[in-house]
Formats: sequence, structure tokens, C-alpha cells
Amino acid sequence: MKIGFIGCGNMASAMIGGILEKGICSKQEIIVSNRTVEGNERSKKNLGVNVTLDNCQVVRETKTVVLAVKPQFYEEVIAQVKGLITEKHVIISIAPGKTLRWLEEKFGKPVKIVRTMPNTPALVGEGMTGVCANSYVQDIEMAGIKEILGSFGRYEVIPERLMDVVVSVSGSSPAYVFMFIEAMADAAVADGMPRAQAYEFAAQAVMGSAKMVLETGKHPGELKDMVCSPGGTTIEAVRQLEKGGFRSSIIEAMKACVEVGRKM
Ligand SMILES: NC(=O)C1=CN([C@@H]2O[C@H](COP(=O)(O)OP(=O)(O)OC[C@H]3O[C@@H](n4cnc5c(N)ncnc54)[C@H](O)[C@@H]3O)[C@@H](O)[C@H]2O)C=CC1
Ligand SMILES: O=C(O)[C@@H]1CCC=N1
Repeated sequence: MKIGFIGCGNMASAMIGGILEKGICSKQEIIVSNRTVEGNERSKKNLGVNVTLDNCQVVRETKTVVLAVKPQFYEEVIAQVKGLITEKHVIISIAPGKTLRWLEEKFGKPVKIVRTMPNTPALVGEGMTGVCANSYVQDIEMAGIKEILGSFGRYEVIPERLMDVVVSVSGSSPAYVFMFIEAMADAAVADGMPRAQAYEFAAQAVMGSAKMVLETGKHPGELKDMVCSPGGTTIEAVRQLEKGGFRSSIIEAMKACVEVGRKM
């Protein structure tokens, strides 16, 4: 399988890292385009893939093309390459806010489009991707796309109306989780733990807790209660978090995230 990426920044690099790790395709079977020579040098050095400055070359050489530029450049890039898109191509969008309908309109002809929302943990094979497709994408093609998405983590086929929610709950959420880990480590450092050790303790606690949610099937509240001993340390921390509006702060942040995505 050959895969092309138009734009190779943070998200494309994470996806390619996962794809190469799982051996879905080799470095020689991936081609990426960047806007600058420096970008291409970075992609070549970090990922070892083929590089070009010509977005059209990506479309000519591959049938599976990921549009991995920022949303504001989608229109410009689609205008550049649309003349080269055939019925054999499958276009994968990873941008928030760009609906299948919007994408179809910009291509201006029947084009197979898969809309996804991945996240950067793809880099370590622990990504989470929401995915939906337009009616031109056949089952066999969707199976190939699922294989790619599955190579760097989990994926769920979802109705398109939920895609903006996926942006906030998994596309953007690694940023909030990293802030949480950083804040926990800051507190541990404040109480005397060396910084590197603090990151390890905090990150492993987050990973283990996430695994418990995914693997036990228990309600997160029940898992929380299992940690809170009567009159103990944890319930005091929980009390302080509630006082600081912990849950509400996350909910409001995510609602803002969804709103911005919807307007893109
Ligand atoms: N960073 C993240 O965590 C996530 C990002 N996304 C989406 O992925 C897309 C890419 O985002 P990032 O990788 O974070 O951005 P980025 O800025 O790291 O990478 C974008 C890349 O596109 C290249 N580029 C810009 N204009 C170009 C053009 N005309 N032709 C070819 N290459 C061009 C740039 O050189 C850059 O390397 C965006 O649509 C973003 O919303 C989706 C999920 C998560
Ligand atoms: O911040 C952004 O717009 C992109 C979309 C999801 C994660 N990063």
C-alpha cells in the first residue's frame, strides 16, 4: 500500500510513526509534501520517507492521500490537486470543521472522501480516531482505511454529526491531559520529588487509570470511589478539585473547543 501526505507536521508525523511501527507500509511507500525545503529535510531526517515540494506529485504517486495541512489551507490545496483526482483515489481529511459536504463541494466532482479526526498519541500506537466516509467510498476501500487507522491506535466509525465532539474529546484532549500531567508533576516537584521522576509517576498514573476505564468496564465514578478511603488523603484532594471547579472547567473548555471546530 502506498500512502501520501500533503503536509507533514505534527499530526502527519504521528500517523506515519504509527504506520511505520506496525509495518503497514515501508518508508519507501510513503511520500509527503511540505511547503518548504526545511520541512522536507525534517520529514526525511525524522521519518525517512520520500519527500517533495510538489503536492501534485503526492496525488500522482499514491491513491490514498491524507490532507494533513491546517484547515485554513485546505481550500488552496484542494484547488491545486483536484484535477488529478481519479475514481481510484481515496482522500482522507484530518481537519476539524471541514464537513464531507464542504469537501465534496471544493473538489467539485464525485470524489471518495473519508473524514477522520485522529490525535497525536498515534505516534506511540495509542491514537484514537473518529471516522466517517461519503457514499462513494466502497467497503473494500474503507477496510483499507481502517487498517491504516488501526495501525496507530483505536478507531470508531461514527455519524458525521459527532465529529466536532470527537475533536474535543480526543483530537484536542491530549493537550489537556498533558497539562494535567504537568500540573501534577509541578505539585510533586513542589513537594520535593525530582522533575523526571515526577513526570514518570504522573504519566504512569494517568495511563494506568485510562487502562482501567477501558479494560474493567467499570464506571469512572466507581473507580474513583475505590481510591477514596474514608477520612483519607484522596477524598481531601477530590474536595479541593471540586472547590476549584475541576469538572466544570473541563466541560466548559470542551464546549468551547466544539464551538470553535464547528465554525472552521
Ligand atoms: N496536531 C494535532 O494534535 C491534530 C491536528 N489535526 C489536524 O491535522 C492537520 C495538520 O495539523 P498539524 O500537523 O498539527 O499542523 P502542522 O502545522 O504541524 O503541520 C502542517 C504541515 O503542513 C505543511 N503545509 C502547509 N501548507 C502547505 C501546502 N500548501 N502544501 C503542502 N504542505 C503544506 C507545513 O509545512 C506543515 O509541515 C490540521 O488540519 C489539524 O487541525 C487533527 C487532529 C489532531
Ligand atoms: O487544535 C487544533 O485545531 C487541532 C484539531 C485537533 C487537535 N488539534
